Amino acid sequence: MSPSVNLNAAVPTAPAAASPSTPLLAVDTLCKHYGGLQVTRSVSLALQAGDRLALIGPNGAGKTTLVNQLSGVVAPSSGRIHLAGQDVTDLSQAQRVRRGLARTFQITTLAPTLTVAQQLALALFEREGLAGRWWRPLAAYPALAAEASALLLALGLDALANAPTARLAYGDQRLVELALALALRPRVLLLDEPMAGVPQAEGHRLLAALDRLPADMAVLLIEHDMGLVFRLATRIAVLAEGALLAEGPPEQIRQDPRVRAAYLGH
Ligand SMILES: Nc1ncnc2c1ncn2[C@@H]1O[C@H](COP(=O)(O)OP(=O)(O)OP(=O)(O)O)[C@@H](O)[C@H]1O
Repeated sequence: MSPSVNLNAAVPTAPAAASPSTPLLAVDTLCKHYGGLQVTRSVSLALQAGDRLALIGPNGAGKTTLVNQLSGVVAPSSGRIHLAGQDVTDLSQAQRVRRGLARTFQITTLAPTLTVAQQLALALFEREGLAGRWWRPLAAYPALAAEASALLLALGLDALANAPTARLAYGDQRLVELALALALRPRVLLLDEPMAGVPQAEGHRLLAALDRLPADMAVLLIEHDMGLVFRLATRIAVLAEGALLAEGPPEQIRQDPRVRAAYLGH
């Protein structure tokens, strides 16, 4: 990543909430069950601007299901979700994106034949409500073209702009996914295991980008890699069997005997 370009400048986030004390994301007693299986049990969380909250927990604890409810993939059974003070519980994924919530997925969701620049152009068109003009070159929109260039440069993807995504190393594909989410200018970014499956040798640009996400963005990160969790997180929330077992600063969570017993080990 070029030291002269930073993500704070390349990704201006959407305007902040009306009141600075209103959380950017507030989750209130969220519950989800599938028949008799309780997957989310009365989870409440709040994220402020600048928060880096890692959601950890054993396999099957309900992390992905929780994030799926936040992004609108899965409807909660009960409870409410607020984005910057607005109730979004009944809104679609696209409507939540327009209100400032973006996510990356655990599984690569890129179109393999499109180039990095084309994928980014589609995301920018979508954000600007220009999706019907996808056939026009991005160059027809100079401000968007400049934004795309700045984002690619800031992420260290500029040299790969014209490469089809299928030809990229896996770590770079995950970085493109992050670029697409950032192109939506989220206030709240949900990251589902961003480094999963990325070989160490391919991960440095992605890791640098995660370290340098815009300072005023609220980030919720699902991650199994405790090295990454303790590197990035300002707070950690631990899920066990669908319920919030503990939440707090990393050192407090590291010392929590219940967390050690449930997940971290010794
Ligand atoms: N659509 C569904 N129907 C029924 N059960 C489901 C459904 N989706 C998830 N579950 C169940 O909910 C539980 C939580 O799954 P989830 O994938 O959210 O856990 P997780 O913490 O993300 O796990 P991992 O760390 O392995 O990704 C599991 O028991 C899973 O089988």
